[in-house]
Amino acid sequence: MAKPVSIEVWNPNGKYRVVSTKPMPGARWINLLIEQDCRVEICTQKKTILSVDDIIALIGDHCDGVIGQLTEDWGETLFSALSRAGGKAFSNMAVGYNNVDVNAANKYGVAVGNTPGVLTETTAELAASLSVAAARRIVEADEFMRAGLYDGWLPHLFVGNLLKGQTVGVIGAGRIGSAYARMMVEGFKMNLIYYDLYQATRLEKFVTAYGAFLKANGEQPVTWKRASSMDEVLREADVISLHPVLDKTTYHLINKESLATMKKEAILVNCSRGPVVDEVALVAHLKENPMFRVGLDVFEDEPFMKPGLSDMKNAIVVPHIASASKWTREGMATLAALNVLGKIKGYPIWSDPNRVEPFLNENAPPPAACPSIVNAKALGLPVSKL
Ligand SMILES: NC(=O)c1ccc[n+]([C@@H]2O[C@H](COP(=O)([O-])OP(=O)(O)OC[C@H]3O[C@@H](n4cnc5c(N)ncnc54)[C@H](O)[C@@H]3O)[C@@H](O)[C@H]2O)c1
Ligand SMILES: O=C(O)[C@H](O)CO
Repeated sequence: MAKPVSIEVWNPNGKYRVVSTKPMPGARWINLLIEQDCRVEICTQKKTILSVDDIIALIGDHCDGVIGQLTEDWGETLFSALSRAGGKAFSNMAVGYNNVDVNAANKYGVAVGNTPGVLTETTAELAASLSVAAARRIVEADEFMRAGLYDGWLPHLFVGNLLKGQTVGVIGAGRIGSAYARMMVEGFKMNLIYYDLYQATRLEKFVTAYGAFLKANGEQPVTWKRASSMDEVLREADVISLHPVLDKTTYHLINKESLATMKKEAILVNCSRGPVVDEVALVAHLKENPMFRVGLDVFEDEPFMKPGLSDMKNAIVVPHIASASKWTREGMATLAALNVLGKIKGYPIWSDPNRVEPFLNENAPPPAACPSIVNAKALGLPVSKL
């Protein structure tokens, strides 16, 4: 068994034992736990991805709750270990929880938390950055400069695409997809086409109102369309950004066939989860279509890239940093800690997991509720009246 050796302990005499599998940004999350009589143990082992055995060792014989990471495999083995140790709560420090077997958690009566909302704008901003960087070939141009190759302005040097007036396509227009769509529509005056299982009413209203505003000011109005199929988005959009959850319905949503449907000079951005894209098919497509560009924050076999991807000039790759702003990461840590704390203290579940601001206000104590528990219904947990 690979036993984690290095642990930092806060408030050693606290009544409840809460384990965090990683150090997390900020101090508020630690203080909030300590103030409520928790002993906080943080694994500081220099190993990026902890194994199931590592985490079993961390849980030990007695543990009330765990704050974990999206790189960890939270299935039957860990939930049974946590339950044996008396644990009631687990929270991912992430909104996506495809690394968690929620059915296994239900079986052991463990509440599973996530951290929606606090990362919406930060993640959308990275998707927008990748879109612009790909359209204007910023990374290629930067490498060219650093290599000392620039010897004067040229009419053809790093010519890219103008976004204004083009169509942005969003697949998965939930919190992040809608925020990204608004940025691209408002910032670059792009038209919108989106595909989601549900209607994005607020997004549609926003684009309608912005289009009317532009028209009233003598500018070309922007438009929106809800596509009836994903293929419609792939055929029509110039820039396509992926923002669905990862589940059985979205695994390899983008594959050889769907790539072939896209425009030859399209831009594809992925800030959702790696397996939404068949990365082998993507590498082949990038090779055959040099004008097709991608911006990727996530990869099918993280931390690895499929062979050939890193050689492609038409690919921008960054290491899963879409939510990496200071405010957001500190907020994610706070929400994850409050999910675990809330369950330990027997608090009810916050009624609207999208409205997390009251938990993030540094100047006031957080509400006595768990901000976001994804299996609240299955466990029959009471909902807060606040
Ligand atoms: N790269 C990062 O660092 C990063 C950061 C935050 C979130 N994410 C990922 O982004 C995902 C979305 O986050 P969110 O907060 O916007 O979630 P959300 O639940 O608000 O949005 C997801 C949307 O996907 C839609 N959807 C589900 N299945 C679909 C399908 N088959 N086709 C089309 N749409 C479908 C849903 O209806 C929903 O509107 C997370 O689950 C996570 O995996 C990644
Ligand atoms: O799902 C998430 O929250 C991200 O992947 C990390 O912020």
